[in-house]
Amino acid sequence: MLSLSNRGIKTKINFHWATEFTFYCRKYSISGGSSSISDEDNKERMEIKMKPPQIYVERTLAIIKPDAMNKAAEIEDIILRNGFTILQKRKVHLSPEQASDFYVEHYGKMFFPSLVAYMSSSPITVYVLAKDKAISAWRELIGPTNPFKARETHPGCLRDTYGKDQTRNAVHGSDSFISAQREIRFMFHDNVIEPIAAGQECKDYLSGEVNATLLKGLTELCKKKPGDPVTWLADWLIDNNPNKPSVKGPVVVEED
Ligand SMILES: Nc1ncnc2c1ncn2[C@@H]1O[C@H](COP(=O)(O)OP(=O)(O)OP(=O)(O)O)[C@@H](O)[C@H]1O
Repeated sequence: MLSLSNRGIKTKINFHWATEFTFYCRKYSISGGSSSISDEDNKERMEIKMKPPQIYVERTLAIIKPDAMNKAAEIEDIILRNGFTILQKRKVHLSPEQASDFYVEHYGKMFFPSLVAYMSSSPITVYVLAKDKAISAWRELIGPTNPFKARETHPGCLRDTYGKDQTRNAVHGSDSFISAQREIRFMFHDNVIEPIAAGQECKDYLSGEVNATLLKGLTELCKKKPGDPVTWLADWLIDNNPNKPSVKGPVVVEED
């Protein structure tokens, strides 16, 4: 009798830019018996399941509220230093109706009228920010709703630094993926989220045309660790572009 026991070993290799691929390898120990291992066993033994690589980009809506507009440049600097990309930016002055619609989930609460009055009192700046796990990362950076509480529990967060009170708390951040979608559409009517964030067509295009080359480039980048990784990778991609013409050398222009 031949008995196989298996132990699942999961090795995760994380690449920069939130690109990851996961190998599941199975390790077998063979005990007793002398019969030969069947093809089926062999196949199972050699099995390597590989998840296709994925690139995650999450977006969130950020607002610099009226009380912090005089610190907008400073806050924008903090946004960038924390690794967010600013995809879109607008300065808007909400009407009371627009402010009510934006905060409709709080309709009926005691603070609703003062919130609406405050948010429509003067211009605000709205941003679409992108980053891996952008929604939670931005919420973490802004801190709790109440700046006084923020001061105690999250010292140094944006609401601690720039907030004045529970209503005038300097900044806003979407609290979930659904809210982010709604709020981005609310502030940027031309924003198309689906094909970029989650469209199957986009995933197929990336896995068919881009990922294999990009992953090879990232692997080389990790080996070489150049001082300017972005320029190095750009040059590598140009040199290793599978679509580049095979005819090299200067272009000959035929004269009439
Ligand atoms: N108890 C309160 N008193 C006064 N204003 C409040 C109170 N609670 C919330 N607010 C105001 O309403 C906004 C929305 O409240 P919410 O509970 O959604 O907090 P939040 O998600 O931390 O803030 P935001 O939605 O602005 O990011 C707060 O940012 C604040 O300006």
